[in-house]
Amino acid sequence: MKKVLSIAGSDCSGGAGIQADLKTFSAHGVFGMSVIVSVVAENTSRVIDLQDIRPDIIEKQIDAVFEDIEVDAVKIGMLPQPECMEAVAEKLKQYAPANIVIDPVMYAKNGCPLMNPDAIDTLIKTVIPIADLLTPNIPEAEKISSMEIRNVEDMKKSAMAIHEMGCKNVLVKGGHAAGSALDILFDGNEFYAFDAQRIETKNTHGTGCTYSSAIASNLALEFGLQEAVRQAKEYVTIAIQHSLSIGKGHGPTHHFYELYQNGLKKETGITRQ
Ligand SMILES: Nc1ncnc2c1ncn2[C@@H]1O[C@H](COP(=O)(O)OP(=O)(O)OP(=O)(O)O)[C@@H](O)[C@H]1O
Ligand SMILES: Cc1ncc(COP(=O)(O)O)c(N)n1
Repeated sequence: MKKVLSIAGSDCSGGAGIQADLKTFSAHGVFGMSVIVSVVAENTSRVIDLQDIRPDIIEKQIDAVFEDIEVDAVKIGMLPQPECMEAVAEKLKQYAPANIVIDPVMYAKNGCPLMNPDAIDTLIKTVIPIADLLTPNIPEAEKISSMEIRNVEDMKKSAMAIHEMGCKNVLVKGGHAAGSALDILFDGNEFYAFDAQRIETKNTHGTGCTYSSAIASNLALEFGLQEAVRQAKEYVTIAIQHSLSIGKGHGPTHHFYELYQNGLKKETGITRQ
């Protein structure tokens, strides 16, 4: 079984963060592991508070995984503070795993900050250069590349500027744009578009976490980058299409829709959503 590690924050309401990552890994048939960098008291409507994990404990969690287990891909999500970013980047340089996918999480869906805005320089200098793939949404790409994104041409310009910062590939996600849900991948040479019809729903809590974890799973399963993104886009679109009206705010996506349709339902006879 391929083994994939998530380094991210914990979302106690289960739709985003480590919880979304582990569900996504499981839906892809890879073995999921987690290094928690922050415990976030959040739900579908708001972030109440958070407690960051001490950098030395983050380092020891990473040591615990890598000294024992071969890791086929790493997904990195929320990194709240510069110290946390430095700890993660140093350890990943030490262990040098393949397939590092980084979702540079800055805000929760409801607008609450999950990254200290003063940490942007450390993100750029320390974290971005270790990424095989960076997956910013439009507001994140704007902050990182210090430019406004108004159209697809701007998404491409921003992707090029971010690529210059040292990551191997950049996927600028269009979830926050108007029109279709168009994402642009830049590999340093070519642009590739991944498009899907926009689904009218407010239940998009954890879409970014789910997408980046699906890409990391597909890379661990040895798909090439474009195919890994193509399949992940399909997966996240189906997860949003069948998203769950759980909670009072932005509900979660359905990580197991296809599995429940094709697998569990047949074996157990239980009809699920
Ligand atoms: N309403 C929607 N319909 C279809 N696809 C969507 C929708 N919203 C987002 N997506 C897609 O979901 C994936 C995640 O993108 P998004 O821009 O939402 O990430 P994110 O902003 O990091 O997530 P979040 O806003 O939850 O932090 C992308 O492929 C995006 O195009
Ligand atoms: C712990 C944690 N990590 C990340 C996100 C952002 O979620 P997303 O961008 O996928 O909606 C979140 N709300 N909570």
